[in-house]
Amino acid sequence: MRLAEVSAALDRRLDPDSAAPLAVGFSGGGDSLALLILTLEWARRHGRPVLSLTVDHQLQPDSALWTQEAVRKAAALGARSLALAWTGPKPATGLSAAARRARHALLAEAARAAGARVLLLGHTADDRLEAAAMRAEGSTVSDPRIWAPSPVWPQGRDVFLLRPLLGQRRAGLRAWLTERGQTWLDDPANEDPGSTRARARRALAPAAIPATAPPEPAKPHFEGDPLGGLTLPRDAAAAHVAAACLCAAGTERPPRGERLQRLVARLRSGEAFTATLAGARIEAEADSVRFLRDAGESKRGGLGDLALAAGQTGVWDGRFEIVAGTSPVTVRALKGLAADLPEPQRKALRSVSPAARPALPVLALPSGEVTCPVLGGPAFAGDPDVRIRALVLDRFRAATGLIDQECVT
Ligand SMILES: Nc1ncnc2c1ncn2[C@@H]1O[C@H](COP(=O)(O)OP(=O)(O)OP(=O)(O)O)[C@@H](O)[C@H]1O
Repeated sequence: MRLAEVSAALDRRLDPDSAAPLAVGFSGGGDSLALLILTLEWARRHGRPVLSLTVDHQLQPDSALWTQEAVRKAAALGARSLALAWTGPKPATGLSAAARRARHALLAEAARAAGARVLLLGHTADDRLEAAAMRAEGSTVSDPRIWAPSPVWPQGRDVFLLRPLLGQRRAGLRAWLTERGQTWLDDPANEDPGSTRARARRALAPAAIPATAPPEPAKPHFEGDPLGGLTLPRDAAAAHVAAACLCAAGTERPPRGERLQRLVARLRSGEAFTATLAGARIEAEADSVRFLRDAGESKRGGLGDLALAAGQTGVWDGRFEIVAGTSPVTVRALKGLAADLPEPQRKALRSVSPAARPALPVLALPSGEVTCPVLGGPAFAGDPDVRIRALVLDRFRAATGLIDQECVT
């Protein structure tokens, strides 16, 4: 195993001076055991706590036992150790994708709740090779990246995934563990001869050299506004156009494939137009293109109300995080409520483009008082402790690689 490479990845991405815990996704398997041990060693050198998280997908009769064993092992190694369970209904089709999403959501939620900004995962060079082999068979699995924002939203807000073992071969990690007298569990799903993953795994030549890491994407040019809009140049890279649609719409799935290519081609053509895609409204002007929430989504069930109890935190429409104050608060779309706003906000609203207005967030107290704090002006007279944070801009920065380490200095 090339230990120096792993340490270099941890040094490059993690903040040695932070006091926040480092979260590790620990399945109990060999890859994530090696990851947990290496993370604990790095964290000890820098006086940082480690939180080990194990998800019980509740798909196998013995899963509770494996989870207990993993939790015990992580605690014995010196980590704070938690078990998380996927208790929701299990779909009849697409089970592995649903399990993956549930796992990412549980891990990100627990990491964030503990104050961790980074969640380490034990993907190896073999995972990259397997993903490449599966893509060659027609699968759409993506290439795991060394550093990426959590793929789940809004649970994954402010959480980044770090995969420092991507350059290591699985066999080397296991030999290293064996030398240290370590034992581990292996997920039987990986051995299921029928699964595409297992076929890809078996087909890997033992001596295959891991492909080099994908190049970092070029940095985007952009402007954001406090209302949740993003403006890019018309010749922005397709990946940045997709990220702008995703973040402005507050959804979890960016536009891809042909629909994205069509939008990019229209932008390159220089034509002035307005379009909607994947929950975003796109306004293309002479030199720039603006991305905002498509207010028409309310007709399709989007932009629904969010009711929060006193002190509760929630995310409305994937774009705004709200922390209720001393009383309950309901968050809803501005559509139809403009006349109820305080006078300074009604005035500020006049300079907002009419298409952007209906999808702005309005906070309502049980007393009937309403406010749209992103327009500035007064906080609630009845509850000054309520807080709102626009997520769009930070999410776009994270999605386009502008935040590439734990703390940006
Ligand atoms: N049950 C689990 N609990 C906690 N962490 C897990 C669990 N399963 C996987 N992980 C984490 O994810 C890493 C990758 O695991 P695995 O290869 O099984 O997932 P995957 O389905 O390929 O992941 P992804 O689809 O996210 O790329 C593990 O090394 C570990 O860090």
